[in-house]
Amino acid sequence: MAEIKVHDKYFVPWLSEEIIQQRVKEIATEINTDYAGKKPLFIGVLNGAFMFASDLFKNIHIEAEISFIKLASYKGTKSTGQVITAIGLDMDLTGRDIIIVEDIIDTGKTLTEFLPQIRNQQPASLKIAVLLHKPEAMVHPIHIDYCCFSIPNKFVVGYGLDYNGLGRNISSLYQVKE
Ligand SMILES: O=P(O)(O)OC[C@H]1O[C@H](OP(=O)(O)OP(=O)(O)O)[C@H](O)[C@@H]1O
Ligand code: HPA
Repeated sequence: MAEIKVHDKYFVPWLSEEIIQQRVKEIATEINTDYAGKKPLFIGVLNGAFMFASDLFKNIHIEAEISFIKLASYKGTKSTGQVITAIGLDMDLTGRDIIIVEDIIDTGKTLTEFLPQIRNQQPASLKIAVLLHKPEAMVHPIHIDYCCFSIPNKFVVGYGLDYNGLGRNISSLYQVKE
């Protein structure tokens, strides 16, 4: 696979569609086992998580529900440090088993700001499933329960993740070329 250009930056192939799909299935299998007999509520964080949430949820074979919220803080390749809730939660989480579904935990800022809103509603349990995690970039430490890939601290696009709005529709992942 060749490099691609998104806006002004070049990106090189990083994780293939096959590798991603295989790993998403493994994580779904773990969740199916851990939540057997329960009815978890998955909460996907838009926009970036739409593709991961969809593929993960297709591989969940126990009873489960899904809903979405929309949070945003990135402009270009940098966090603005301000997390905006563009679409909020419209469900009662009291006593529910919640699984937050994120495409990426980078600095940890987004979830650090959002998780108290969930905890306030007193769910029975709260876990986090994430496609990508950048351990070196983590400023606000967050415990991740289900992580598909730990990756280097480089900007990535594809599989739902964007650079200034573009690149989300690529079914594999690309890493910025330096
Ligand atoms: O751990 P952090 O440094 O906070 O970064 C992670 C967040 O950044 C991305 O969202 P973004 O603000 O780009 O919005 P988007 O999902 O609409 O692309 C991603 O979807 C996470 O929500
Ligand atoms: O590496 C990234 N790529 C796209 N969006 C992001 N949001 C946080 N980190 C990233």
